[in-house]
Amino acid sequence: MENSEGSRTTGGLDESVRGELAALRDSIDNIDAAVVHMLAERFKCTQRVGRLKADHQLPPADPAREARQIIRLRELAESAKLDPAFAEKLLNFIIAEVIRHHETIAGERLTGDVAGDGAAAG
Ligand SMILES: C=C(O[C@@H]1C=C(C(=O)O)C=C[C@H]1O)C(=O)O
Repeated sequence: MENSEGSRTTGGLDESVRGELAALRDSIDNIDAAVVHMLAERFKCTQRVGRLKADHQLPPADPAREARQIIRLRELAESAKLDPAFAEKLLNFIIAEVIRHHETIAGERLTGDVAGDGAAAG
């Protein structure tokens, strides 16, 4: 089918618009995959930090380190034209989850109960 300007349409959408939308969504899917992989690597590192802290009786959270990270990330966001408030919220969201993991690891050290490590309880 053709619209009034002679462009091909499918389901009321120009083929060119449909094509551009599909290409943009392909890129979005690739970016989302990269974000998932990067987060998985970050959590691998933070789990190791959590075990190190538990082994050496260090507290799960380090507010001074977090404050430095927020300053740095806000600057990076600004230069990348990303909303710094959004970058800060995202970092705080991730860090809160990391601290929860660290608290769990520290608790496991105290009780000797290692949840989710695949070890059989006995
Ligand atoms: C990973 C750490 O533990 C916590 C989590 C942080 C993070 O996810 O970046 C930063 C500081 C800590 O509150 C750390 O101390 O480096």
